[in-house]
Amino acid sequence: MPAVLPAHHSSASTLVSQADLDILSLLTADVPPISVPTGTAANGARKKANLPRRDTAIDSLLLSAVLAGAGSHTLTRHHFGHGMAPSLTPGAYATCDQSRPSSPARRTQAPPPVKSQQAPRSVRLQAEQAQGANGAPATSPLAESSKTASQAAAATSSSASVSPTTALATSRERLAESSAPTTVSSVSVAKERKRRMSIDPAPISQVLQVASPAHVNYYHGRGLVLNKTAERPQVRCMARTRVPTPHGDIFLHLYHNSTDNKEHLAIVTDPIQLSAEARRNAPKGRREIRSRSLDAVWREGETDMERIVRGAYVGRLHAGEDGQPSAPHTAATYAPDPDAEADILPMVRIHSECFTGETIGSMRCDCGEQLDEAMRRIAEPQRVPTTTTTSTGSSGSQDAQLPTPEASRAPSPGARPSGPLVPGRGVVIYMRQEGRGIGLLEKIRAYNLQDLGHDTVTANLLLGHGADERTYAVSAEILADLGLAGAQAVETSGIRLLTNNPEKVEGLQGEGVRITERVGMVPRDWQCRHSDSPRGAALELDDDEKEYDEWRARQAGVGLLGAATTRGPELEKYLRTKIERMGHMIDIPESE
Ligand SMILES: Nc1nc2c(ncn2[C@@H]2O[C@H](COP(=O)(O)OP(=O)(O)OP(=O)(O)O)[C@@H](O)[C@H]2O)c(=O)[nH]1
Repeated sequence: MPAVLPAHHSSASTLVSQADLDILSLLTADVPPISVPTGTAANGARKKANLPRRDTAIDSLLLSAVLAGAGSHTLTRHHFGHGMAPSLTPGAYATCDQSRPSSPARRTQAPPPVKSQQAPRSVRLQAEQAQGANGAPATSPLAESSKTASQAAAATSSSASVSPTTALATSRERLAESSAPTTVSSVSVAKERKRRMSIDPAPISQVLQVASPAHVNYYHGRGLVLNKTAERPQVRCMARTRVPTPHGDIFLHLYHNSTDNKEHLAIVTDPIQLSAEARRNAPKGRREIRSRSLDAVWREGETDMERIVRGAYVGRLHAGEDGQPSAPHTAATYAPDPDAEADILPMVRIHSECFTGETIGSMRCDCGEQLDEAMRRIAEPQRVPTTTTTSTGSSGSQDAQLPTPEASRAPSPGARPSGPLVPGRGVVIYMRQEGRGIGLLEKIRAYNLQDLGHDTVTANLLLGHGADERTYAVSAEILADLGLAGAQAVETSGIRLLTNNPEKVEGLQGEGVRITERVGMVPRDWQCRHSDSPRGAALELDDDEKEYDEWRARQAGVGLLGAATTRGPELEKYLRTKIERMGHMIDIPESE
């Protein structure tokens, strides 16, 4: 087969080395003649001979081929994420990397290269064969499981009367049997497991399901449409919960609304709700960012358990000693404190959903990074400005103090923050306005137009959409529900909006949100290159600097793929439950 090279690639001969050609010929060589299959199964099917896979001899070469692309854009950070390039950036994306590369300024020597702990494949194959010959048991339960599964498959394939479905079921049963820790039969273990998982305190579950049925959208669900004709959209926080993140614990709020049938989210960073220490460190009189609609009484006679399950509690939940949940039941207060000390204003970002950027790490946009950066900036401790009005208790006409649209295009001059350092607070409103409101399907089609050379705006227009179809009424109502905007705002001094987009500023102002300051967002990659930045003074970063910057970005959790390793006690518990309650086939590490 001829090698496929672009016709215009005139310098191909100078770029392709002998090693590349060797790999190419291995990949394209005819498959060596196959020896005649050794027999037929009882059902008449030809038994597959125990032939080596065509790629077994070259898998290391394939890896080399991937690695040979280092420096070109064909090697992405995701290859590092999968441990495919440990030798290029030692430890950089290795999944167990907890070490912090020293800052280039302090670095004295490069860390040692990461070495594989695994024996070469040929050695492992020999060992496996020897083990098989001795009849010795496989060492890992997984290996044992796969062996038994293949034995089961072999047994079923030799029986002409067994249907494929039965064969699969039998193989699964044997698989389960092989991984059962005791001698109890696999079937009874499976039944016992199922029975245990279905144990649920019936009275509580019945009450909760009636009180807030999860399958019904509050405004759009069956028979529950409320006031759809109202001019302003209505929003209601349906549930809230604490989530640990790389930037500290946040409270995730899920909203229903009367305008669209989407579940928008509010990611609230408010450390005073989580610990007494954070409350002590915060200025006196700081009020919690809480949802009014969630905290309201939803029905006469609602129970503590109902409120706890939907998240309408104050403080932090802990498991009680008797296994029952407990939470402080002090009522949430929204009243302004006349003695409130000067404080920072809540920082807010209105973020639009981007599946590609946030979930699969697309590098067509910086949406994943922006979401992460917004959460980081909101959570980081900040200094209280000393020369602007920051009292949370101040009052006055909102309209009189709205910045003009022109002013909103530039970062507010504000005051140089020189006051005390206080815990950050704020919210990311995560709007399900994928593709700037055109939806994922249309965004994917727009990408194809972009590949033809059109920019993002023209691609939208060619598809018959506006450049940006987002609206901000629902976001404004969510901010109002959280006490950060609207007539009932406790934060009458306004919010600081994290955005570079003037339409967002104007859109929110048009909905009555008071924006006192616009805080710009510089892409992380550009932060390094910015001439004001000490690190960016030299536009060309050397390798050490690049490695250090990449490490910093990963620690911050850039995007999701290729980001820092997820760890923590809650993850441990999650994994354990999968193993212990759901039969996941993975060993808990010995150190545990
Ligand atoms: N139509 C379209 N949408 C895109 C494209 N790339 C990203 N998006 C969407 O653009 C939106 C990103 O918006 P935001 O994160 O709110 O950012 P922004 O409007 O650029 O403004 P900032 O607040 O300054 O970040 C998300 O909904 C993405 O899905 C694209 O190429 N085409």
